[in-house]
Amino acid sequence: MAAAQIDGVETALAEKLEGVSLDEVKRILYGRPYKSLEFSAEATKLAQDGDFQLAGYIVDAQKEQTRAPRLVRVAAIQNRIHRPTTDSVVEQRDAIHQRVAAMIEAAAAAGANVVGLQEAWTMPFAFCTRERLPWTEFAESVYTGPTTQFCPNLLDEEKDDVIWNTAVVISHTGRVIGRSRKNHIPRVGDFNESTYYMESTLGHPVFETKYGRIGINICYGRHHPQNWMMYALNGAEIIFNPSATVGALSEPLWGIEARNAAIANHVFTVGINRVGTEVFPNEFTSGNGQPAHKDFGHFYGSSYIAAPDGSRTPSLSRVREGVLVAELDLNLCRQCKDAWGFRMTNRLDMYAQKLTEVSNPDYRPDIRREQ
Ligand SMILES: NC(=O)NCCC(=O)O
Repeated sequence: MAAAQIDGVETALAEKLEGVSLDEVKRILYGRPYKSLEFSAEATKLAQDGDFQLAGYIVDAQKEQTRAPRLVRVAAIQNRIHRPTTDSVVEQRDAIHQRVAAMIEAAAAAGANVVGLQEAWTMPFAFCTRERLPWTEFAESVYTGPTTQFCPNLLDEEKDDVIWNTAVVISHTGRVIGRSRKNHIPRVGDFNESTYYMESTLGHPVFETKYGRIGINICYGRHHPQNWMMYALNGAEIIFNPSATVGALSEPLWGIEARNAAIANHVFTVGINRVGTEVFPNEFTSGNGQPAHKDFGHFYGSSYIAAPDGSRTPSLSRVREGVLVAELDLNLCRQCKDAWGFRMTNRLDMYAQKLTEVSNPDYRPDIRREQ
């Protein structure tokens, strides 16, 4: 039987602490406190009727003399699957489309300008099974598939029948601006994704939108600091990290990696993880000597947004679906760049030369020993 899940760190802290102690613990863990966003009655009702969490924060910046604030409302949506994995592919996908449509509507009613969804959000995360069918049938064309007709981020089946893990960026005009693919494919635990799709050939594209420049670092790419860095060097101001990851593997890392990337690269980062436990029809093993099983473990949600000054929002729930909305002042990116200067001091030329040497298979690590 699956272990009981707590709702989250914030809920647990609020149950045990109060007053100044609670405020101080939150400040130490999350940085400066944010004001809450006031939601319209419509947004609140949509969340209540739909039984999903709606949380919102204001991440402001210092007022400047020559530049107006660049305010943008970003939403992160975490969802679970809505039909058993034994239902047909179309039934499963349609049920998620319907659910996420209601959540996007709530985000829009909360004033969101940009909405980000989780990795492979239209399907169960079936890559643990190593089975081809029916799971590969969830792959769709970026430009003509049923999900792009509906909205972004899916598996992308392209010419030559190569499958990629793709996020699609759709502008406020409703047109596809472009796509970004997963650069780093996991080979850890039950994440047998290399069985299903290939490493990106697109590099680190950044998308100029009406609401800021956006990059997408898909899931396992968050463990690679240079992946975040390349999106930032290409001009991203907000980097989304659509993910699917489980508690036993990565939960202690989750709050650190996207947040550190925000600090190191003077950008906002948006970590989005699916929620719930997904059970598959056939047993699979994890290659670790443990008994065969039918579920992947608990996807712990906990989506959050981190700011370049190191502060971050509280997480969404570990167990409920939710919409997180944050009003960001993008001027904070420039302010942190000016204050900390990581871009000025990062010595890229030195690392470029060294990385070229290290990427040679004959490279020998530069370790000095006592003679
Ligand atoms: N979806 C995915 O890449 N998961 C890998 C596990 C992790 O990075 O936490």
